[in-house]
Amino acid sequence: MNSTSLKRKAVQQENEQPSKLAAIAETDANQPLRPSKTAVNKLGKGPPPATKPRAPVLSTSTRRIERATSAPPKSTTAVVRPTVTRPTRVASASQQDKRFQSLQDQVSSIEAARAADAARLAAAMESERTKREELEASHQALYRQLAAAKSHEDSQRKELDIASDELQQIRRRHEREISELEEDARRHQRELRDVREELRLCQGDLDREREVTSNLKSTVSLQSTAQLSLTAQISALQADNSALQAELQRLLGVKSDLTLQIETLEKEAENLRREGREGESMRRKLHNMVQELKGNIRVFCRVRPLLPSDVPPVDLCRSVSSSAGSPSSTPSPDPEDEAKRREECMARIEYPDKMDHKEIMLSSSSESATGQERKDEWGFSFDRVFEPHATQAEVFEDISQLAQSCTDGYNVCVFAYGQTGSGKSFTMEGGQTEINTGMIPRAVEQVFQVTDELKTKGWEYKMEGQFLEIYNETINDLLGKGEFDKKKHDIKHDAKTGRTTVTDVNVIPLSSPVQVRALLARAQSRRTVAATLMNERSSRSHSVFTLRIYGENTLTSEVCEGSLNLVDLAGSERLEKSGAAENKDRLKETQNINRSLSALGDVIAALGEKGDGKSDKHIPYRNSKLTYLLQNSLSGNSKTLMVLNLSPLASHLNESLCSLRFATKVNNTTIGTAKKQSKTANS
Ligand SMILES: Nc1ncnc2c1ncn2[C@@H]1O[C@H](COP(=O)(O)OP(=O)(O)OP(=O)(O)O)[C@@H](O)[C@H]1O
Repeated sequence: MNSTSLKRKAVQQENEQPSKLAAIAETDANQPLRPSKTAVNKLGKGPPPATKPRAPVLSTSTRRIERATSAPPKSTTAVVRPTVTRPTRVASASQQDKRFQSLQDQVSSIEAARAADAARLAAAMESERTKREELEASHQALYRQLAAAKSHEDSQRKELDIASDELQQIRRRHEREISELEEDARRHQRELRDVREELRLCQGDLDREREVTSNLKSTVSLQSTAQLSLTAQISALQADNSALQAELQRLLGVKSDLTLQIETLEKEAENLRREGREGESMRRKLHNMVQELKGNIRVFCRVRPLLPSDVPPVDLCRSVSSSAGSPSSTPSPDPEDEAKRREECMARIEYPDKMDHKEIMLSSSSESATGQERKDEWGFSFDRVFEPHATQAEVFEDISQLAQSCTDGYNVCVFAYGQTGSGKSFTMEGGQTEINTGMIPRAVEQVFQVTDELKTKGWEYKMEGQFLEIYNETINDLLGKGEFDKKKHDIKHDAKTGRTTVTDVNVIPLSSPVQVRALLARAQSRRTVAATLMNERSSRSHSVFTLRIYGENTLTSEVCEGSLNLVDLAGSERLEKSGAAENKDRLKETQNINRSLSALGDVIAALGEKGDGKSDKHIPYRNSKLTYLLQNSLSGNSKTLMVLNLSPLASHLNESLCSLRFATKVNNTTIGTAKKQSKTANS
């Protein structure tokens, strides 16, 4: 029960107490004076009423009689009452008197009892009143005690609350402390577990260490034995060491000598490098001197390999052999037969000079009119002869020296001469693969490479290119637009600068070999190509690629200007061989080609005569567009290389001999000394 309910009960008791007492008082005052059981019971604990009959067990009538005899009736009412008794019962008047007497006795006893009860009641009421007063007094005292107890209880409750709060706080603190302690305990347990684990591991380690130690001990004992022998060895080695120390000292002395030598050698190497640089310029001078001594017109001869298309098909051979009597059968790819057929196709060409590769020998055998076998031999000598297996790179190796000359300020002219299908275009422009790259792209690449290298020596170069074609004595710009150039182009020579220009042609500044390759491909597709019997893709025009180089040395103020002309001449075959006689256009083409080629021969011959001392000799440059265009590159001031291309076929032997004779004529010509076109910028 809480404090509030306790309070409430106290107040209730307080209020109820006086009302109960009042009720008792009220009840007593209004109580009829009857000898009732209830009244006695309500008064409480007094003794049982004396008036109540507590007679021995008798019949009712007996008791009534006893009372009626002991005392007369006190009231008249009671006396009157027998007179009203019905007449039927008069017969027994004595009985009735007795009965009346008993009744009177009873009434008197009742009244006596009532009087005794009233006296007792008054006494009881008095005592009750006294008791009530006492109770009230005690109630008041109790009430005061209760109030005091209540205030005491309140203060105690407050104290209890405070104590309870404190207790709560203490409990919480204790709970916290307990949880902390528990946590500590858990941590300690964990630590303990860890320590135990560590201990276990340490124990394991210790066991192992013990084992190792015991092993080591046994090893040590073994080592001790070994040590003894090692000690002996050490003393031997120490002896060696002291010998080596002495050797080291000696070597250190040698080293310092060598260091001195190295320094001297480095100085010498530096001197050599300087001399190398000087040697480079000397080499260039000597290179040009060699070129000059070789003569400024040189001839290379190159024989192309036999092509599969050169060998007649098997059927043709079979038909030839079947005409000789053998039955026709399906062709068999017999390698021996193939080799034989190839040999039959080939002209007899030999290369006697295995050292310098300068000679070529052609031969043929025929039957004379008298039936004797006649063997003809023709030997020729050139600056270099390339056999069929020679690669493009090998051919270029010798040409590269010339290509380099143009960066030194020379006019260089390389032209490929030969009959149709002899390999001129292949030599100059090249085939499809990288390995077959021709002279023109290789020369251009080299020029770019050399100009790049010369940058370190102060040279800066500008390059430009043009690509022309001379077809039927008309100039066509291969770098122009459209299928065929309709413009009329004139060739102009500047006597002062020695520069040749062609009007209205595209001169493209060149910046990289890649760009030049793209230009060449463009030009190639525009070349006039027509079919002849000699070559299914026969070039019927001369093509001239010109690379001009302008160089300036920023360190020495030297300037130079050179040009590289790479000419792919049209086929040199005769009319009847080319099959052009039946075709008017082809005829005209062939005539023009031959005219220009013989004009080239005439120019070279005239230059040769001039070189031989006939200084007033007229050089017929104007006889063809080709010679006129190449005037400055063929004159005595320039370096010229003719690459004679030969077909290996026996059927082309006569054409080959014609070409070889023409080339020999050129080779025997001396056309003066090449001149470098260089000067200082100010001059
Ligand atoms: N050295 C070589 N190695 C391999 N194939 C070659 C070689 N020389 C020429 N050929 C091949 O021979 C064929 C004819 O060569 P090319 O077209 O160069 O002759 P050409 O003399 O230029 O003829 P044209 O005067 O008609 O232009 C080509 O298929 C070419 O690839």
